[in-house]
Amino acid sequence: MTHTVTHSATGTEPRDAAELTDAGARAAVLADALPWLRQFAGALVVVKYGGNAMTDEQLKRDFAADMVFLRTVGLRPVVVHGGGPQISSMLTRLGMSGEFKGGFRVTTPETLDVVRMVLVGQVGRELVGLINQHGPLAVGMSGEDAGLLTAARRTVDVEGVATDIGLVGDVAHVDTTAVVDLVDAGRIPVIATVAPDADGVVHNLNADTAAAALAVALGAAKLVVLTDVEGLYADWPDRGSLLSSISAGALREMLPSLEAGMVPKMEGCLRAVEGGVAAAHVIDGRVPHAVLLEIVTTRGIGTMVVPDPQELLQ
Ligand SMILES: Nc1ncnc2c1ncn2[C@@H]1O[C@H](COP(=O)(O)OP(=O)(O)O)[C@@H](O)[C@H]1O
Ligand SMILES: CC(=O)N[C@@H](CCC(=O)OP(=O)(O)O)C(=O)O
Repeated sequence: MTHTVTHSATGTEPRDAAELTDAGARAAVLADALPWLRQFAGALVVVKYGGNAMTDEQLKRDFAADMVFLRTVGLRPVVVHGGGPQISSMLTRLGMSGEFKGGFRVTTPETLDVVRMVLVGQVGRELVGLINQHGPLAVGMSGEDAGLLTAARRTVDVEGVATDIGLVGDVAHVDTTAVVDLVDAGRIPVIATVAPDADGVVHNLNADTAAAALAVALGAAKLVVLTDVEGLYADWPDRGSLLSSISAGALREMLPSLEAGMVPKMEGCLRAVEGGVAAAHVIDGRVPHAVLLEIVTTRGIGTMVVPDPQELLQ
């Protein structure tokens, strides 16, 4: 095979055509990003990083770099993290049992201590550390800080019966002041989803639920949810039934038929678009740089939830 030899920008190393093709492809990716970077310049984006998408160390590093990338090119990312699998493994290490009902963890006061320790002290700290390897950008906080989230104890639907599952909350109130202050100062808030109720009793909040409430309260342009599947399947587990987009109305109808983990996730996406967020995306966090693919490329990935047409007209 013959290669056309040319010279690098420094004029020192010879380059061949294959290298130039590669460089061309990279330049094309950058050029492709331009309209999206313009569209989302200054936009606040809530990114929910699920515990199931945190399996691999390199993936976590890539995620952290992506948040720094978004912030560097002028978006305003706010990270809300989960940590369900990490909580479960700590409960196992401590010899404690764990149980989920309707997609939510049954939370006794003893379980809550572990949830809080793992989310705030372990998962949140690790993400803050990874982002801050790029500079002093990330600030970790939980719903307990500066009155960010107020919880209200909730029941969950178990086979049509509203069931109490302990110290599990929904979001009753969001005070965005501290997050807005941080974002305006150029920081990246990294939020763990435990929060006190009106009496100061700390509750465990599902991270999808909390991310959606934050996206609405912050007037986010997008909610992006990273998980461990390609997106929402109409007919799970039929891999041919992946939905690239779904309207709020169609999702509302589908919700009762969804299984466990997908319930809070899709309920959150629905609440977000009903609350004025223009789009909520469920994407595969196992794909390196999934967030960048979604936000700054033409490709877009996963499932996009969009408001009903009449909501757009209001
Ligand atoms: N209709 C569906 N579409 C996609 N995934 C589904 C569906 N129904 C159930 N699932 C399951 O939901 C899981 C995602 O929820 P969950 O495990 O709670 O994720 P995370 O930790 O990211 O919040 C998927 O891995 C899949 O096994
Ligand atoms: C009430 C409830 O279920 N809380 C979740 C909070 C963490 C979470 O949501 O983590 P993922 O996003 O990784 O699933 C839990 O205890 O597992």
